[in-house]
Amino acid sequence: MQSSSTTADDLKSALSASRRGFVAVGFFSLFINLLMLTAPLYMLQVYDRVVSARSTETLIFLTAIMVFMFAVMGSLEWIRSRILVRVGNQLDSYLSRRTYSAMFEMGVKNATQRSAQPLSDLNTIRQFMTGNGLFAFFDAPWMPIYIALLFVFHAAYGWFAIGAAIILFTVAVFNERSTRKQMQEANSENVKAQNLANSNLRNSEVLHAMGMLPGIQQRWYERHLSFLKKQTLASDRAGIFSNMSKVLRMMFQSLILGLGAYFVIHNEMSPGMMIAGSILLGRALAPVDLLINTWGGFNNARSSYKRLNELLTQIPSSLRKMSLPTPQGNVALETVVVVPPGSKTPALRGLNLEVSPGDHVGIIGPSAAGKSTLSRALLGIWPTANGAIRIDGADVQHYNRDELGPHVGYLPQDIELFDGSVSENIARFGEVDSEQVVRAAKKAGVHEMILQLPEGYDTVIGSTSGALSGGQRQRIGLARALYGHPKVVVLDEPNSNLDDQGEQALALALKQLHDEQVTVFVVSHRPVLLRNVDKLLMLKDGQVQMFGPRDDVMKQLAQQQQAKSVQHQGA
Ligand SMILES: Nc1ncnc2c1ncn2[C@@H]1O[C@H](COP(=O)(O)OP(=O)(O)OP(=O)(O)O)[C@@H](O)[C@H]1O
Repeated sequence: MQSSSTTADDLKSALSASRRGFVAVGFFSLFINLLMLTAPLYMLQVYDRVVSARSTETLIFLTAIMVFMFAVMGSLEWIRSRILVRVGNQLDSYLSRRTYSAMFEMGVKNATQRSAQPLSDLNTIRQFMTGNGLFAFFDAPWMPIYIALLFVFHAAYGWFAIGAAIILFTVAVFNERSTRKQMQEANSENVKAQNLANSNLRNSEVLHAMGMLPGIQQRWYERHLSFLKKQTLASDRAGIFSNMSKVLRMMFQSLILGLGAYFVIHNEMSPGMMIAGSILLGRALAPVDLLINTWGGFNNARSSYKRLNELLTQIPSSLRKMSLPTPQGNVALETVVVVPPGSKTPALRGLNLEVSPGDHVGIIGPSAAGKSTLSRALLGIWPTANGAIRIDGADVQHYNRDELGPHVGYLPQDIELFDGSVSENIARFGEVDSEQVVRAAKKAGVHEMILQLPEGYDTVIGSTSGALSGGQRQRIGLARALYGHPKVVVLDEPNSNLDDQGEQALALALKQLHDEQVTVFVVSHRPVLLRNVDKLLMLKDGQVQMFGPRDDVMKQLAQQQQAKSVQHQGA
């Protein structure tokens, strides 16, 4: 679990923590750019000294120096790339776990925002930072130095370079202006299309069974087409500018050569300077060219940065709370109002009740009464909009999740098992304590069934399907809920997939929990599970309709039923 402090600007802080790496890259860029002068200087010397003096020794000497310089430059470039890759890894180590937990929390808070996009956004940022595109930003500051050198050759050369740079910068600015919006829109359409495809994949069996694929595919395809259209538009425009910049750069290099030739004819410049000037101009303009060509990547990284920043700002990393003592299982609801994430209407409206340690509470009520909402709220999965849910007097939101986790058990309606072995799933992906795993499995009445699996407790199961039936998954989910020594257990329709035998096993598990003084909330309508509960809570429209000892509530329900049937007969 992360324990870093709460800052809205985690992304910025992580980038500034990588500052040292960037400074090192800048330092290496300095020498690399100095060494870039090797080629023009070599040409200058070869043309002006070697050729005119016809000296082979000088040629060999100069060539040896030149080869050495290029070897040094190659090594420096290699080191610079390695540093950048490490800066990227450092950024990843600062942010990947933070991003993972923020993405996770966002998924819990808002089911419509469940997506692994933040991780790919972090990847995009890291890749851009370690890619060639970034060198444009490091090499650009050298442009004035190259131009200054051209002024040394001839003032006209200098002015020509300034003119060429201004023209190329103008192209770069036009490129940015005309592609930015389209690229951002294309990027966001692509994210939407991918999220849609992912969510469809999760429900592939339903789609297949009812032949829903064409309709659903069409929906995805429309999104995809919209992305493609916007990307095509942006790429077309970017293509114009990147080609224009490439052609202009080559043309400027030839033009400056022509200009040099003119000065050579009029004895204002040496032939060496003419050639070296052309190369220098190429070097000076290269970063602008690179900038235009990598602008797409820069834009993607910028969109990813914006999205990730939004997520990290919305979900600040939580400060570690003070550790609270192990709960004993007293649960109190104080005027609890819960609004499901993404909804505006409360699903629980002012619930007040208290449950003593070891009490078993059966939760009943019609559909949409708020039973599952209460299950989620009891464990602090969904926050209360008003009031509080207290476990042993402390607001459930005030516990550190990793500290409360081992003391609670939860079996949701949609049983979610994860990729891993049966024992890892039961042990909640912590350290597998075989004794405890077997104990939980036996308690859930699933030990024998697990032994029948091909690899027993080591059988690998998948998150969505795999070697298990619905009932088996539910019973393993129950074993997971009972793993360790939970003090509060919430079971939301734990028998929905169970046969008679499974139900009996569950009833037995509940009896054991009763003996162990574990507080249990069980959502169910099945008499076999409600037979031994201490209290019954009847919910309707998000409110308590009845709450009290099981027999009293049952009696009231029977009376109501009787009154209704009398009314019916009278009508
Ligand atoms: N994820 C959600 N987003 C928005 N509203 C929700 C969400 N989950 C539940 N609700 C709303 O909250 C209310 C209570 O739903 P809940 O699932 O708690 O009922 P329930 O009693 O468990 O129903 P059932 O027996 O059918 O499972 C419903 O009106 C439902 O529309």
